Amino acid sequence: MQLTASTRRVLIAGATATVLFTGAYGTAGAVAPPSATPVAKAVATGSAHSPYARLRPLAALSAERLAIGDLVAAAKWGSGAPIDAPARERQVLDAVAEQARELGADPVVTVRIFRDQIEASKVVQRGLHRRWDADPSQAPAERPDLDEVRREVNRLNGELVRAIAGSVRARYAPSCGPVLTAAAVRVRYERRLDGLHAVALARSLRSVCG
Ligand SMILES: O=C(O)C(=O)C[C@]1(C(=O)O)C=C[C@@H](O)C=C1
Repeated sequence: MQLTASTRRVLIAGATATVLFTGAYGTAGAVAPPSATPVAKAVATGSAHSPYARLRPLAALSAERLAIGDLVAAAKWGSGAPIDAPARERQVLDAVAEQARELGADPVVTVRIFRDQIEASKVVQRGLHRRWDADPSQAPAERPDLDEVRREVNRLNGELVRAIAGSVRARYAPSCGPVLTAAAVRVRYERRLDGLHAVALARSLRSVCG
């Protein structure tokens, strides 16, 4: 059966979300699918050029971007600033498309991946605002400056664009889904992500595999 690229992406995204939730690939420190499969090889190889080495930065940087989403949520909390900021989204997407062009990378794919990054940040922001509404004692005591936080987001966006540009082969390889999932699970455990951030991480990576 032939699957279209978008169907494949949806299937991979579903698998990533499931594994991130259930930890079906194992636990901290020992995340690997069954050995002797091509995917196990792709995950296990220590080469800096292995698919795992290329895709892992995407998972790690996405988790980092979500952590900054916590700061964005704190900056907006009680300030009246809406979570959805379409003008800022346009700015982000235009900037990453331009950076991708400068690197000789695909701006369309880069923008597609960043749309997911932005949606994932909103998942975190909405989740935290709900949490803080329900229990104000968990709400941040201080409000970070939104412009400063956005400068940090810009810096990270640049790193992500480079990671996207450097992972073309790994993203279009048949092993991309499982390898990316293994990387995301690893990152989840290393960063001790809670359910909200694990869901958001899966959301952020939905379009990574070609
Ligand atoms: O900068 C903001 O206001 C954010 O909420 C961050 C962000 C993003 O992920 O870049 C997410 C949602 C907004 O619609 C715009 C941008």
